[in-house]
Amino acid sequence: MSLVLTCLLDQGNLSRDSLEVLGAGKSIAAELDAVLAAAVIGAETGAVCAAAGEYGASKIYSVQDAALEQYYCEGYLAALEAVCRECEPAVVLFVTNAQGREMAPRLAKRLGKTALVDCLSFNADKETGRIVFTKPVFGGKAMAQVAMSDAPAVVAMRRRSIEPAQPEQVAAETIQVKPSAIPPNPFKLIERVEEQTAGVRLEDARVVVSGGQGLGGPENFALLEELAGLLGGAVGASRVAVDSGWVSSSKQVGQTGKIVAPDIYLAVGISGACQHLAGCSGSKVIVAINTDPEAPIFGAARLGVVGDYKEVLPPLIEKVKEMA
Ligand SMILES: Cc1cc2nc3c(=O)[nH]c(=O)nc-3n(C[C@H](O)[C@H](O)[C@H](O)COP(=O)(O)OP(=O)(O)OC[C@H]3O[C@@H](n4cnc5c(N)ncnc54)[C@H](O)[C@@H]3O)c2cc1C
Repeated sequence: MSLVLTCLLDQGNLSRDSLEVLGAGKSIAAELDAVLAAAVIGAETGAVCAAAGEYGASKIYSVQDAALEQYYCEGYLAALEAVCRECEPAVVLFVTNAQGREMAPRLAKRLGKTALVDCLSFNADKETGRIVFTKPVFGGKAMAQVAMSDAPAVVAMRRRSIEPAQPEQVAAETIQVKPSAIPPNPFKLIERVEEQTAGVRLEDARVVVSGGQGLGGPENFALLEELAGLLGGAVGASRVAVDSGWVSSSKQVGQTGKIVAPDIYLAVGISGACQHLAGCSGSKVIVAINTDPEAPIFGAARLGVVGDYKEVLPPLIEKVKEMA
């Protein structure tokens, strides 16, 4: 029976990213009648192995070594390569976070395969065993559908584009894998600094309210903050708004900013340049407010209002308050 290997790179607790990898792996394994497996790497893997079993992984490949206490690419790659050679998976899954971006192509190269990163969805065909992945290309202007003919398909799914796995305890078997050599960690972790954000993080938000040059100034982001707060969401921005010094660069969405995939992405006074769409085209629904009916953002939006945001947002905020 074929095997779908999810790569869980956490120490201690399963992160939301790992739950999404497991969620994707579970759907693919169900479609293909395959075994859902997990690779767990660290100095002490017991807790993550147990958690993987509680979320549906029935085969857990653990690589435990003191050198692997902190993530570093070369060491984790050696561990994952050993797991792949041991279990010969049909699919290896990551999430497109910093580690997934770093590891997926390198792992594929070591296995003599190709990696596919930033996929938004997939379609598995039980009959043929073929999985077709959908991913944005040309800066989000088009979607490509790609089927990998060679096993394993090494794939990274875009963060927040996949529903996280729900708890489902299965009888899990844990297999200890010993790589022939793990290169030493050349890095020393001196300090870990968590980004301080009031409210929901942009990357985690189910609703993102983003503003662009059309807002006309930093003071007008207050309306976006208010709406985002009411909806339990976060505020994002175009690069022009960031470059103008209106908001911090941590809010930038796009090719050179953050990639988000919320349920609702509200683009206010944003033209919809391909570099901006590259960061939000994975959103489930894009809503645009723009005075220019020809603005490219309307080509990407499911819902659009042609109008001045100063007239559109206040009544929208009042309506949301009424419904709260
Ligand atoms: C290499 C490279 C990387 C880049 N990376 C990024 C990136 O990561 N993210 C990013 O965003 N951009 C990026 N850009 C810049 C990108 O090309 C655009 O210049 C930028 O996205 C435009 O920002 P904007 O939509 O806010 O401004 P504009 O294009 O100026 O659009 C403003 C919009 O506001 C509308 N408007 C005006 N007044 C109102 C009003 N009162 N009410 C409603 N609407 C109004 C206008 O009709 C217009 O459509 C990059 C560019 C390059 C070359």
